[in-house]
Amino acid sequence: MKAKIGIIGGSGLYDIDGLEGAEWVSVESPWGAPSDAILCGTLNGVDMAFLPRHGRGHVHSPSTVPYRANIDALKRLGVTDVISVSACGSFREEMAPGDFVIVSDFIDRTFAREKSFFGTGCVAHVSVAHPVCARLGDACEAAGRAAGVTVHRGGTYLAMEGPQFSSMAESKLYRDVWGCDVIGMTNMPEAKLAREAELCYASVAMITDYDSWHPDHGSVDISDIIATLGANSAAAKQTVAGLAPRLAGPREVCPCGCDRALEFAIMTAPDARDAAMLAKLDAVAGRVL
Ligand SMILES: CSC[C@H]1O[C@H](OP(=O)(O)O)[C@H](O)[C@@H]1O
Ligand SMILES: Nc1ncnc2[nH]cnc12
Repeated sequence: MKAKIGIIGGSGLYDIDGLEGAEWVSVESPWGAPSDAILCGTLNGVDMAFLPRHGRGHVHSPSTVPYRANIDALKRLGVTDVISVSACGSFREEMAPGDFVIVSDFIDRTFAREKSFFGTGCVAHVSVAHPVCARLGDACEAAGRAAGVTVHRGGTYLAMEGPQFSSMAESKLYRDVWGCDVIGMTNMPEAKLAREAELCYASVAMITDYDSWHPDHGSVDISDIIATLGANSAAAKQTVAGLAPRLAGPREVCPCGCDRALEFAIMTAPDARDAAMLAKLDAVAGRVL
């Protein structure tokens, strides 16, 4: 199988450079409209599909990003590997603004979002014990370092609902008690949905601030975030470009098992499944239905 790389660009990343045959493609999904059209093309012979998570012009808030439609649309386009590039706050002194963290785990504190493709009529339970793909993480780490960025391999990302930033008490709780490393508002339920859709998923967290815990940095401030995002944008685009050669070549079965997540996950008996639900699941779960 050939790889097709899907990039979900977060705050400050609304397109990517250098795609050959670049074209914005509108994809229809039974899960609603995706955040935007998807920029498709090739980079070093590798098929790429770029989706701005908040839409061009930053239309969708973290709570209203159509996460299910986005993952479904990428799968419908034939994407095999999804890489998120996101802005985040840091809970660690050594993870400084401008650095990238290759996320290794999540704590999901979001509560106002649809979190599954499955439900009444077709129930499934996938494992997210290891929510990111180490194979994709390797490629992100190497591409980030080659772009000259300080890259930290591994870190727990606290996904909060937002859109307001955390209070100082919350910031200290996540840092001191829960041991989180970075905080953002969007990687959940995105990572869970990618797993349900049997897509490999990795997250490059671009640090923009120290949230609100750091005694020397005061409270997180959106104008500082925007300035850091602007300064990081070239490195982010270079990192994305560096993924193509690292993920080129035949796409083997994923050693982490991401692409077989649904193998034994569906609980609803075949004769009890809802036909309308199955129709919606054609792209996400067609392999096992
Ligand atoms: C612009 S600051 C807050 C906003 O930025 C991050 O978005 P994304 O993850 O899509 O880069 C963060 O999660 C918040 O949604
Ligand atoms: N401190 C922070 N909290 C939540 N999301 C963020 N995105 C960027 N910085 C953030």
